[in-house]
Amino acid sequence: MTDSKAFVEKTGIELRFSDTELEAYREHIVQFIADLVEDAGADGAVLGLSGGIDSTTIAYLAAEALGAENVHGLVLPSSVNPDADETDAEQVAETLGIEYDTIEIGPIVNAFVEAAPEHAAEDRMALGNVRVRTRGVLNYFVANAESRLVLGTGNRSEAATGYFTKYGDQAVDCNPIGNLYKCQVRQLARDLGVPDDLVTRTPTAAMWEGQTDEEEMGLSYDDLDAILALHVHGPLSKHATIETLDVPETAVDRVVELHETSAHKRSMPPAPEPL
Ligand SMILES: Nc1ncnc2c1ncn2[C@@H]1O[C@H](COP(=O)(O)OP(=O)(O)OC[C@H]2O[C@@H]([n+]3cccc(C(=O)O)c3)[C@H](O)[C@@H]2O)[C@@H](O)[C@H]1O
Ligand SMILES: Nc1ncnc2c1ncn2[C@@H]1O[C@H](COP(=O)(O)OP(=O)(O)OP(=O)(O)O)[C@@H](O)[C@H]1O
Ligand SMILES: [Mg+2]
Repeated sequence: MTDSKAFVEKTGIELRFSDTELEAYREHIVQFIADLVEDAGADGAVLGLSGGIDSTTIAYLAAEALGAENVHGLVLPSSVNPDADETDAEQVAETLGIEYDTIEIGPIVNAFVEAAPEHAAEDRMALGNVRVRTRGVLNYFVANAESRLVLGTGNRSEAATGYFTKYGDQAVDCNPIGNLYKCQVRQLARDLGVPDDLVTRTPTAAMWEGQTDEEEMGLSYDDLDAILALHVHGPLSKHATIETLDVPETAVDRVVELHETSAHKRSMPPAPEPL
């Protein structure tokens, strides 16, 4: 892929934030979280803490917006999560001084497997989605009980490709970084002071052992973000996108396919028109 300067020169599209834009976005998102919680009359927020870059960034933003005492983190590991992720998630909460609970979701997931063994045992995607949705149920259990809102951690790259579990990690009350591509989330995280090892960590949905986002999608986030910005959300044709980014045609086709087949995840469930 071309470097970011060449990218801007060729297209006029700026994917990476300038320092001024970064500060503006940071303030804008912090204010968004503060306003949303206040307008809802809620007593703060809850979020799932994975040790990954998205939830870590949201934790930092929420602590800034609401005060650490009004943020409740849930660390929800299962057997397929590396132990290091759990430790990192807890460390994020401790660094920020936010309340957190660590709850093993294995027994809950096992109850689903026992209830429907013919489906869950072999299908790693279906089972992975149960893990993700189980976390959503726990987030809302705590949010209901403590009059809090659930903060989502979805970013623009995931939303555009449907790279999330329907009614799982997307079952939230807001998406503060929902308009940022993954590369922009990394920029914001650095600006917030997130430790470098978390900023550069390989993104994973951790739905099964060894899963990584980039391997599953068949694309690097750098290419994905650029193809989205230029072609799917931007004005460039497929041909111009391939030329500008020096990516294979299959990469552009893949992103377009992911975008089109996931449209149902970005809208309310449809109903027939009234007669
Ligand atoms: N055209 C259509 N109109 C309406 N609904 C449609 C539909 N096609 C499928 N569906 C429904 O959608 C379901 C499939 O969607 P879903 O259940 O989400 O499952 P699916 O999209 O198959 O899998 C979730 C994907 O998101 C990734 N993920 C999940 C969670 C977290 C992260 C992460 O980055 O951390 C990534 C995961 O690795 C996987 O690639 C179908 O079972 C069906 O019920
Ligand atoms: N083990 C976990 N405990 C608590 N929440 C989790 C866990 N795993 C995932 N989640 C929640 O699901 C969200 C979606 O996962 P996703 O992998 O997209 O984000 P991330 O882990 O924060 O960052 P990355 O994409 O870089 O791995 C997380 O941000 C987090 O809120
Ligand atoms: Mg993750």
